[in-house]
Amino acid sequence: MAGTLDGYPQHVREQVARTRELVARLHAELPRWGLVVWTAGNVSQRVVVDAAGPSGRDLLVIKPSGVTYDELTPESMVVCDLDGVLVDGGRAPSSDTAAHAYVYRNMPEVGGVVHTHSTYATAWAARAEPVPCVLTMMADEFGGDIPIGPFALIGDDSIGRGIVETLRGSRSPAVLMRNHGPFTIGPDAKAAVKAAVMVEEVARTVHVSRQLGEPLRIEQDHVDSLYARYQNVYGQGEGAPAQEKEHA
Ligand SMILES: O=C(CO)[C@@H](O)[C@H](O)COP(=O)(O)O
Repeated sequence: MAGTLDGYPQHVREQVARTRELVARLHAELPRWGLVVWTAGNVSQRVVVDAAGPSGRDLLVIKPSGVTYDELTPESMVVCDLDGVLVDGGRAPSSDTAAHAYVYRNMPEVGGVVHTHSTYATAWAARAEPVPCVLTMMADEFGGDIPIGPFALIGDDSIGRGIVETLRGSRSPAVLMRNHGPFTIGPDAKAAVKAAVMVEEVARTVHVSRQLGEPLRIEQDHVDSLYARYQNVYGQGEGAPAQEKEHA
């Protein structure tokens, strides 16, 4: 199985090379954070082509299917079009490529997608119960409950449709696909990896809390306020206090 980027201009091929490096590196984060066993999870990132390629459509970079994380290199990453068809790379793409591609086709704001089977998040998915927003970290990151998506078979558009139906219009960057596991999205692959780390962390904490009794929900106006602060002020971004001082 081999494809080619020959019809794409130099700047797109350079962008693909950088994305291959990034996506290979981010795959190593999945075992590092304890989110996967064996080969059971994948990361992709969109490559914006802006009509520069033969099809005029964006591409995505994802791992090859069934290859262990310590074997993954930038060169082994595969490039697909947004129908999930292989464009460049010598191996079969991840079995979740169609799901990732569907998300990119239907959510133009999404630049990264991650899937894992991390234990606690997947345990909630197996029970088809949304993780209730009972932690400030959840309000910050997810802006509310972490929703459940429908049951869907692997390999075609079904998972992608379920992700898009559930996350379109939601503040959550994570969906727990019923009986399967978490899929996360972000403006880029790093943000989607972060959401995958966070969803496992809060799924674990809320599960532990449940062993002690019923956790208390955070009131909606507090959820809104926490979400607004974290998304706009937290860290070193635009709204961070140090930067406000600089502009004063
Ligand atoms: O959910 C599944 C299969 O149940 C997949 O996510 C695999 O666990 C990883 O597949 P590849 O990315 O290696 O094809």
